[in-house]
Amino acid sequence: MTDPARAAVEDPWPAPRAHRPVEATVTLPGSKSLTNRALVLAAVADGPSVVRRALRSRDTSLMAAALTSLGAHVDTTGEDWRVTPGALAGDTSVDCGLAGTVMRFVPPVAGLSTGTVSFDGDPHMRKRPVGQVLGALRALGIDVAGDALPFAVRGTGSVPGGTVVVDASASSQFISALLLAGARYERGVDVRHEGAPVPSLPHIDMTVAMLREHGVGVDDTGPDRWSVAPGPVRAVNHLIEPDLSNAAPFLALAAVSGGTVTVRDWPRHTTQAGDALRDILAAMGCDVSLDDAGLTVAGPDELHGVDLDLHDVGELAPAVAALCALATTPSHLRGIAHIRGHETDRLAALATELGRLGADVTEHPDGLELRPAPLHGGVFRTYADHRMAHAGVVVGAAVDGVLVEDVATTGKTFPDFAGFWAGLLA
Ligand SMILES: O=C(O)C1=C[C@@H](OP(=O)(O)O)[C@@H](O)[C@H](O)C1
Ligand SMILES: C=C(OP(=O)(O)O)C(=O)O
Repeated sequence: MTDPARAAVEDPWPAPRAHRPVEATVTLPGSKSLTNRALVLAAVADGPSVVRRALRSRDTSLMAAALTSLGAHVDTTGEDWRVTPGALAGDTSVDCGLAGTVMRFVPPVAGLSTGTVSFDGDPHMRKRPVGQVLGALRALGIDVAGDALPFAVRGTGSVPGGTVVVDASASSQFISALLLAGARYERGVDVRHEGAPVPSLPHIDMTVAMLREHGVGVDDTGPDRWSVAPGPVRAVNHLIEPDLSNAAPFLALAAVSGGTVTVRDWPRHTTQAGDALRDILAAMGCDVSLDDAGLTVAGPDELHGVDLDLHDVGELAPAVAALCALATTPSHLRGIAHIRGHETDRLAALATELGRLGADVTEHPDGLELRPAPLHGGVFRTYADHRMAHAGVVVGAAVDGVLVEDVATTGKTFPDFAGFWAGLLA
């Protein structure tokens, strides 16, 4: 599927400079993680529902298309997406693009269908890990051919379910995937993790919280163990919060320009991992406040480096690394070996591309060290990774002559990111 959210922009894109402190209040598009969970739950629910203020981007369009091809109907014409569950028929194909949530969350739903569902995606998607999910689905009684993309799930209309052990040290999405459809399996699902610590735990908490909103019984009291009771998934309307992880470059703009940026509708309580930006930016010297206007970040005179374990919030690493490259003291970002399996090997990509612009970076197996160094212009390559583009534009706001390659790749989770960004710096 071509990318409808891919805006036509100059490539490489001259990242606009912030020549003065940026003062802005922004309304950001909805959360990818919340939208794609809401769509999956709506598709396996016991009646129609509405996903209000759904994110319209490549990842969510691919999810809507996948669920529609399985037999649910997702009407994406308005701002509020209407989902009507239907008989899950199978004998179809699913394009995962580069969306981890589509490649991991849809196969457990396909197991409930009555036909063969073939999965494939972008070239790099064939390298992203999914074997643990597919092995778990086999153990739960589903016929699955393959251990990586392309693979096929052959549904028989019902899934025995039961107990399964997975190693989710490469991605929290392995656990979320098994939980989201698990209530529809005959014996539910009881998932245990065995291996190095699971990354991105807030994302599993988000899955559990949303399942409970749908009336599903989930026991997550034991360490590394999650049990979903069999039963109906109640149809529930969701209102999607703004994507707090995608707020990172906008808040970073305040940090690097010494300006003030407010993100409207920042929730007081949220399951989104991106909420950690409040503490991260405060640790870097920003003034951070949350009130009825939203989350406001005021940049400091001098940005401090940080020593942070980002294991729970790895998706923030690219924007944070860009800030660290511009900081006046050294930084160490740790605990993020798993982001080598994201849209690209993000540790290698960040070390290479920040390094090409003059940053003093050391790549470690599980993180990055950055020391203060004068940066200069040049082409910042993005490897089809929306968050690499975010890192590039943040550096470009502070450094003359940064050209961001394929900035349109941001359409994965943000429609017309470049236009929106340029508007703030005009
Ligand atoms: O479940 C989700 O919505 C996500 C989980 C995380 O994945 P990993 O656990 O693979 O880091 C996160 O990085 C990704 O952007 C979204
Ligand atoms: C890791 C990410 O995406 P995905 O959902 O494709 O895993 C991300 O958005 O940072």
